[in-house]
Amino acid sequence: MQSKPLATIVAPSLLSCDFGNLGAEAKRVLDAGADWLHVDVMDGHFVDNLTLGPVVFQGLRRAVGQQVFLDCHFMTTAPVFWIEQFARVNGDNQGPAPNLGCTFHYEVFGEDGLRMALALCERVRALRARPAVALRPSTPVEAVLPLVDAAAVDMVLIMTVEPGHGGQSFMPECLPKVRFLRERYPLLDIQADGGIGLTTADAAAQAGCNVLVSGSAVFGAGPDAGRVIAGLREALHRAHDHSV
Ligand SMILES: O=C(CO)[C@@H](O)[C@H](O)COP(=O)(O)O
Repeated sequence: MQSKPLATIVAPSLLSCDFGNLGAEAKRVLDAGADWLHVDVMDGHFVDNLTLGPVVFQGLRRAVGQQVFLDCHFMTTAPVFWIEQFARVNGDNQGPAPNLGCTFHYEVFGEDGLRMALALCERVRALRARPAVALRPSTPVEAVLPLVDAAAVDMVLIMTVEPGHGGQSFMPECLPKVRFLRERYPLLDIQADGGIGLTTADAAAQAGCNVLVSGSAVFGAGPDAGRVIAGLREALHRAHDHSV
């Protein structure tokens, strides 16, 4: 017996927006129906790209206000350090639930990975944020099961492209990981990120994702962003409305 329905969430990735107008772009997709904003934090080491640090993130938070959930995906070799910095500038959240998501990559931790990941999740909760773990396409899904079983994370992000850049092609070969997780965890938030648009959303949603990140499909649609967001949400509803 399920105790709550699975949330269906569409999270535009700001990586594909016009960074010169970051606050306005963020507000534009929120007005167009986005549930969360996906913030790609890249350090030039874990991936060969560099995006924003705490200063720009603070500006984004001020632009959108404290109510909006900022789903930060830390593609960084030092997530412990950067998560502290981002949480520090996130501002005073008076709301009943966290307004900050902190997704780190399991791959950054070496031999003692599980212990370090558990400690980071505990710290994220102490910061009143929501911990999640991400996997590159080549990382086996089994790596994160102890974190889910321990309820250390609220979400698993299955990358459906190699992390680093927007506008890449969706990798359907990553979906067996989603199916495996959904069969095991009916109520876990499972996020897909990379190459998600109106032609690929059904595959990700049917495999079991209930959170879709989409960058170029949403921002590339210009004034039609709302139509794309609505289409992504419909794919989620088609897959999940009758499954819980
Ligand atoms: O994290 C990443 C890439 O590393 C993603 O968030 C992409 O930015 C999504 O962009 P599209 O693939 O949807 O264009």
